[in-house]
Amino acid sequence: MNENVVVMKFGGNTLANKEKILLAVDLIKNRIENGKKPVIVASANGNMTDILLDNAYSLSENPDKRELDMLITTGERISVALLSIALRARGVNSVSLTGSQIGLVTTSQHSGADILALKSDRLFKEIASGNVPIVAGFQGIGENKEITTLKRGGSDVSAVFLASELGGNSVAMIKDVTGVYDKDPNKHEDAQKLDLIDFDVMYKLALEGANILHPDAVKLAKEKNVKIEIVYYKDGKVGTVIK
Ligand SMILES: Nc1ncnc2c1ncn2[C@@H]1O[C@H](COP(=O)(O)OP(=O)(O)O)[C@@H](O)[C@H]1O
Ligand SMILES: N[C@@H](CC(=O)OP(=O)(O)O)C(=O)O
Repeated sequence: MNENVVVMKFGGNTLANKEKILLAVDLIKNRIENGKKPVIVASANGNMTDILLDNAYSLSENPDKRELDMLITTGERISVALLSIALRARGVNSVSLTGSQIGLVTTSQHSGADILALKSDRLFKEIASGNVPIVAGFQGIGENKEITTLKRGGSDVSAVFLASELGGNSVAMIKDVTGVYDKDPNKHEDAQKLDLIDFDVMYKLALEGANILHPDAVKLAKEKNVKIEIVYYKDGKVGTVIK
């Protein structure tokens, strides 16, 4: 446990092109300059996961689940490698890592696995040696040593789990919206931003379709008492705190 560790999760919409990756670099550098030790969880760029799934279903009506997980975990792998390349070019020591490399052990179920444990000290070693770990969200390694994925949108769950294991007890969810609103602000002009909400209210909103956070991530955050901050990707401002 390290109080200075801060888990920052970048969603797919916040890493979708070069400009957005460079904004992510700025937010990460800013945390380091403030004495924090960021641990990054990244999702696949834009709708990459859907594109990969479409490719698979164009070849088979019923693709093998193991092969599907092998395929769709590559989306996150691209994101973490590109982000780490961008960081290293700007003077930040970073290392991209897959779910299996950090020992994120899950149930053996493909496409919908549950996280069981973080069974390796790789992340702690990287942090101690001064590297910013850039971890592929949404994926792990099953108890049977096969690559697994969580439910769709599961990078939020990866991030909350890592925050509870690594310390700091808070997670910054970097999003393409300025906070949680009472309804989707991209669909309703009169949506009102909520500055502070409790886990139960957020869980209900998420279940009702507010896809800004995965309901399982909110549930896990409540169980582990991990505070969630919704941070706008352009300016790094905290728009909503969930605790
Ligand atoms: N109540 C809400 N408050 C804020 N955003 C919402 C809400 N309901 C739906 N959204 C949508 O959630 C999106 C962010 O979630 P998502 O794209 O899944 O994030 P990420 O890819 O970062 O995990 C926003 O672009 C917004 O349109
Ligand atoms: N890329 C995965 C996992 C994920 O969590 O994505 P996002 O953080 O963009 O919701 C998906 O599309 O399901």
